[in-house]
Amino acid sequence: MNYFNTLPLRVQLQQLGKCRFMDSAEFADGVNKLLGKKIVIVGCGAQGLNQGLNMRDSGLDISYALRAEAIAEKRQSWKNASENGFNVGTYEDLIPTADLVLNLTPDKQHTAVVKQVMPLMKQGACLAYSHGFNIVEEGMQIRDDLTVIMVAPKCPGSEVREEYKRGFGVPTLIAVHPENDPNGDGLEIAKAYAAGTGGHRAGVLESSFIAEVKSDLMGEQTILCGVLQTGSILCYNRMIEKGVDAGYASKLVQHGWEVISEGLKHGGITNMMDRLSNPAKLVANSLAAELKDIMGPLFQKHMDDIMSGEFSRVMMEDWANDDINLLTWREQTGETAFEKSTAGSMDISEQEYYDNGILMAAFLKAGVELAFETMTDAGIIEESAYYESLHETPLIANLIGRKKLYEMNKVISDTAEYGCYLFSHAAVPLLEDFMQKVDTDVIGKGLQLQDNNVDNAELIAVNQSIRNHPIEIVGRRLRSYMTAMKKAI
Ligand SMILES: NC(=O)C1=CN([C@@H]2O[C@H](COP(=O)(O)OP(=O)(O)OC[C@H]3O[C@@H](n4cnc5c(N)ncnc54)[C@H](OP(=O)(O)O)[C@@H]3O)[C@@H](O)[C@H]2O)C=CC1
Ligand SMILES: CC[C@](O)(C(C)=O)C(=O)O
Ligand SMILES: [Mg+2]
Ligand SMILES: [Mg+2]
Repeated sequence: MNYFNTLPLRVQLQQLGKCRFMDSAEFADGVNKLLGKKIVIVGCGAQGLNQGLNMRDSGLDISYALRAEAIAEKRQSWKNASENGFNVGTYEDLIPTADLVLNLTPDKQHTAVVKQVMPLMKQGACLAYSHGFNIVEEGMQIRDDLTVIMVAPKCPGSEVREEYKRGFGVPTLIAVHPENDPNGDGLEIAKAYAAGTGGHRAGVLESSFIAEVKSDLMGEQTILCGVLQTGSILCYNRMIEKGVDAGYASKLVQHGWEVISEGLKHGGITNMMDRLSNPAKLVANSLAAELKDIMGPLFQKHMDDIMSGEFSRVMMEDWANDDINLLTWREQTGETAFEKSTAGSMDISEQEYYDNGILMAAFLKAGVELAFETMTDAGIIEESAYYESLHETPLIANLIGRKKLYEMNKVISDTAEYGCYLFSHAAVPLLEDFMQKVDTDVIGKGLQLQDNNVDNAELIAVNQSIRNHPIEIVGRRLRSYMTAMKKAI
């Protein structure tokens, strides 16, 4: 049963709005609360392996409980754990002595995994998630004596590790399930767990299972994965129709997202748009406005379906139907012209990605702003909406840079992959007429103007509207905290 839908509106609103940016002083105890405790991670995939590596490097005692078949068949999860020198065992071997069990298996498996793990857990232990779908959307009931917490990195697993190795971390949401905090120390455990992953160095939001689930689903379906997939397919196809060299088009799209969104990472939408020439900025701004008009209702539909539980109901139907939609969409994505293309060996300078990728900058601006606006309209707090849109976009773009859409969809969770396909299957046809009007001046070849003259008044008005968008205001503040914390290390 959908837990969120069982709550009175008053509690729904209070939980959705729960979001407090924690002070770094609150992490002064680091991992102490978990030192000497037995931590067992169930599953050794994208999050499981990388969180475990970080936590072990932070001095914690980590082992992996895998299903017996995975051990017997020496599956990838077994290789991940044992080749990295971790102790690996079955649930029966490891769960009964665990103080903290991290359930880092795919969301689809959570009910089955928790039903197997829970009876083995010792009295008073703690169960942790990195995404609250099982609790919020499936209403999983956890034994009364167990504490239930969430530590959700706002980032793919691979980057959780990379940032830690750089001496930093990734922004993280932590929460305690209000139904399961029997000893009143859930928050202390979650803080120590977040410190173990390095998340406290980048910024931690004390939030709720509900706010995490509703915002995470929205971010991944729309800007983070859905818009990047949609934009990749459309931009590549249009360049081919317009006679742009296929190798160039492939490279521009594959690497353009990460290069252009690097501008977002450093200085938000303002900086990304400032990297364009003045005439290109005005063009990108008006393309973004058109994209927002066209895609706005689709963003709202995704948010509404996530809030009502319709999205999770339909996805769970697919789970029960052997993932037929997920697998069909995955195969179709592999067959798209962009995915089958090969990037050319030509050099494309950083500036050229901006100059010839004006439409990609417009997709990023439209997608980030729409995701932020739609989430905050639905009651998600601005800080959380910022992490789920602008902050995480460059991290996902890096995955496309590595191995196109395949890599992105492999590294993200199955839940995110399903939502990404759902969005892009609706968005690609929706943007068909818009794409017919765009030419190589905005994607592929650049404006190629003789001079960069613009009207001052128009430029000032556009600059002001970009800089004063609420995501830019909260973004400037959050990025300043991150810089401050980085220096403190
Ligand atoms: N992917 C990401 O970057 C992010 C994920 N999350 C959340 O983290 C959690 C883990 O996701 P993710 O890391 O993507 O998961 P993965 O798909 O990478 O997890 C694979 C692991 O789960 C195990 N597993 C699969 N099915 C079962 C099962 N039925 N019983 C027991 N173990 C099973 C696999 O073992 P085996 O070898 O036995 O198949 C493998 O070890 C999810 O809640 C997700 O929403 C949160 C933020 C980002
Ligand atoms: C963006 C997708 C994600 O939510 C994530 C990497 O944060 C996921 O579920 O994989
Ligand atoms: Mg996420
Ligand atoms: Mg997710």
